[in-house]
Amino acid sequence: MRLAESRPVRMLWPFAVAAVAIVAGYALSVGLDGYTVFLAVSAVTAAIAILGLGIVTGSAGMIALCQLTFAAVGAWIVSLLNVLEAPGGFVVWLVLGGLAAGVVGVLVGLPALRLRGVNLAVVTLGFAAAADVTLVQIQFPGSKDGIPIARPESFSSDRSYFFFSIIVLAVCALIVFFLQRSRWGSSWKAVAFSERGTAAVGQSVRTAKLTAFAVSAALGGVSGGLLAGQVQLPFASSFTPLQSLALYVLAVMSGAYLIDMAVFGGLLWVLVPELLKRWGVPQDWGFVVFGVLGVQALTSGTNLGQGIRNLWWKRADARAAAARVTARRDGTTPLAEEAGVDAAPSPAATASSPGVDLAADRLAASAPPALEVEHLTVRFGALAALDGVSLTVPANSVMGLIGPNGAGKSTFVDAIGGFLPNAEGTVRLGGTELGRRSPTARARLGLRRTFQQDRVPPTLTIDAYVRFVAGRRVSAAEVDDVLAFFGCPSARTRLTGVDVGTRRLIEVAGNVLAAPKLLLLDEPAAGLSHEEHVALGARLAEAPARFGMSIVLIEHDLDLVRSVCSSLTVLDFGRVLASGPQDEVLADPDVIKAYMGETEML
Ligand SMILES: Nc1ncnc2c1ncn2[C@@H]1O[C@H](COP(=O)(O)OP(=O)(O)OP(=O)(O)O)[C@@H](O)[C@H]1O
Repeated sequence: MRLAESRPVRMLWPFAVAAVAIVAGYALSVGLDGYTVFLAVSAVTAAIAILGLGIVTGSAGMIALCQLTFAAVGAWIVSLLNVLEAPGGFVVWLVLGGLAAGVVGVLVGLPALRLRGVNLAVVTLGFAAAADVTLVQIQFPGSKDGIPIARPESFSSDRSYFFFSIIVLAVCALIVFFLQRSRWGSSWKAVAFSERGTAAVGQSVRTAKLTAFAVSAALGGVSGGLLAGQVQLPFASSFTPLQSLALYVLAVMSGAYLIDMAVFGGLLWVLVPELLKRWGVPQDWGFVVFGVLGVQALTSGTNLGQGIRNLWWKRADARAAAARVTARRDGTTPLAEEAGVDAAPSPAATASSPGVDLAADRLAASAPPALEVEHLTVRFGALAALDGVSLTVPANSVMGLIGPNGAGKSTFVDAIGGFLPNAEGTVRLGGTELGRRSPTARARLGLRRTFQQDRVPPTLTIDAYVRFVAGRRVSAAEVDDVLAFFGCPSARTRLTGVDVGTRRLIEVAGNVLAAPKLLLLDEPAAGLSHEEHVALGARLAEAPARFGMSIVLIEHDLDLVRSVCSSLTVLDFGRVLASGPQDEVLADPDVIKAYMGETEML
């Protein structure tokens, strides 16, 4: 392992960067002229607000057009506590301002649980407009009497206040850095890509959205509080909906979920109007410039920060590939490493892995069936997609679920997974009746599923993704073991560069890491080559004993089904045509007739 990838270095480097930024901030606070210092504080406050926007829009993919309203909440609370001469001083007021804005963020985020896209944009913009009107009426506490906000004692001059604002920015950036790498951060990226995919791994979509709104708004509140300390008498004109819109455009254009780009956005926020002023152009034209940059970003489908990173990664990958070729020519690199794929270890080689112990324990117990389904019925209008389906999946087994197109296989997975609330019938997982439990609750009970469509968020690394899906603490060795078992690329790989077929394998690996009681696989081999089909089949056949779980495999490839499944259930027009040991089911004349139409094909 390279030094840069070791845990201490990975933990410490953000603090080192923050320390360097603080030292640079101090040098600038001493060296810059008074006017530039004022502008610099404005850039810092804007950067913190944009950092927050990066979470809600960049990471979690929701349109929020009221970031400066959250800033106004922070400024208002700081002004109020200043007038009340509340204990703790400015730093405490700033934190309280951020917390208050976070609470307001949760309230504004509530509609986001139901609304998406333009509708959510309209709601947040409407909120910004309403807050603007209210603010003009009620004004900031102390503004009518001209009571200036008391800055922190040691940072009362403009220069030292700039230094203080840099410290606040560094702290906010560190918090965002670690949040982005936490389960919350992964949940934001997951929910932006697929809400169903997020719920299916046991992560509440509601929590993911509301935490994104709360953290984003709290950062907005801190930014507003800081601005209040800068101007000392804040006014509503600093927090208009138009400015919120411009800030949103800057966040989208720069790629504000990347911390450096949020800082860059803050600089642009100040630089563009300042340059226009120097060139004798009205500063309001700055909004037009931001608008043009935003349109460019939206039409190109990427943003500045991501574009630069993609270019960098491409060149780094090319350099690494060239180095591997050279090493291979010199005879120093094994083939598997060259391909960037860890070779799957043989079962014998991995016999002492944690998964095997787990399996042995589970096998030893006389476990109830992994899944018992009785009279499961799902209707879409007049169509009964599932009509009284009953089946049992024994513990530690692989059951194949097959049937012609439209037979009801995916509907079965959706219904068992809790995605179809109108489903009737009884479903028991490991003896526990699931009743009306949500998909998230079912996933937490040990029911996992994969999807026919790609639900793997490309913005994560494989490591972050599989840990998120696992939903429990897993060691690096466990992650590497499961990835290697399914022939996936190494944990460090970014998912952006991974093809769809391999992403399906990674989805399977992540769900296996969750140690579920039952895993429903909906055509996991789609997009894989023939060799990969065969390899996946061998691993799935081994998985129950190795990981102590049961699998329901939906697959059209009968060779794969034959090689993996001990039992089969055949669906046709939403009914069970046959169910039992593989040989018996495949020899059933009704199955042959309905499923394939020709005896020879079975
Ligand atoms: N949301 C829906 N609304 C209405 N009809 C639906 C819906 N989802 C599925 N169906 C219908 O239910 C039936 C079963 O569909 P389902 O997708 O479960 O079949 P399947 O066996 O998974 O097919 P395939 O092998 O093509 O994936 C089909 O007739 C389908 O058109």
